[in-house]
Amino acid sequence: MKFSANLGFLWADRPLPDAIRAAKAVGFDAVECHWPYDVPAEETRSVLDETGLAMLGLNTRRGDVEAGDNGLSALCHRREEARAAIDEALAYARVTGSSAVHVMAGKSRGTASKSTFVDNLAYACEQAKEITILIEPLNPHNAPDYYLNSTGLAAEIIAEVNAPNLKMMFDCYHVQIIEGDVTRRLETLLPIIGHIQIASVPDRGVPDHGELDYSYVLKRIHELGWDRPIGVEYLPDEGEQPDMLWIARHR
Ligand SMILES: O=C(O)C(=O)[C@@H](O)CO
Ligand SMILES: [Mg+2]
Repeated sequence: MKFSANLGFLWADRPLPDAIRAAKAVGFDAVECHWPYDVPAEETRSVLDETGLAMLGLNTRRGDVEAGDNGLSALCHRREEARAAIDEALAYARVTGSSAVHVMAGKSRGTASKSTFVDNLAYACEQAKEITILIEPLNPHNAPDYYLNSTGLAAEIIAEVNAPNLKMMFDCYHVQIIEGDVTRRLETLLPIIGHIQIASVPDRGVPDHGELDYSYVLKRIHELGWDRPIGVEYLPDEGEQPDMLWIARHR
């Protein structure tokens, strides 16, 4: 199996270019990030070229995080901001050669709607047919009130938008907390999954302990024919290096 370092969590204390180099130094096959916008896209691109690593994904901005925003694209009265965030993310992805953009929905709080999310996703898909647009169900402990809160809703939205480049980010950590039945859901949703991420449950640590047995889950993913890198998106203890022995055992 191949693995992608999620630099939103791994080496998150370093500037993005250094984090990319660190991921290369320990042997990751690719990288992905959350919000890279502090670093000019050209600079990120040149470190990706230097290391030979591909950037698999980045997120749209969340809006006013201090005011509680966690994404914009499902929010009825934030259409312009949502589209500006999508445009910005797509532009960054184009310069860096990133294959996917995760469009963040935002919180419900009575102001989110499926039709708004569908419209904004259709817009994103149309703007960049060469880029995969991802939507990710998030669990209510880490993302309270997040609009996209189940794989069922994500599947409905993907069907409604009906664009070949709209897919689900299947984060095993979130799915286990939200609804469980992880391997069966992977099997049935596989045609609409664009990226898979992992972390232990419930502590979001190294994926070698907790409720989910990743030796089994990764074996099933492999048997299903998945050959793209799996996103390693866990929160390391301070100063902790990723457990590359664990990764080597699952290659
Ligand atoms: O929280 C996660 O899980 C993610 O993958 C992020 O992209 C959302 O912030
Ligand atoms: Mg995730």
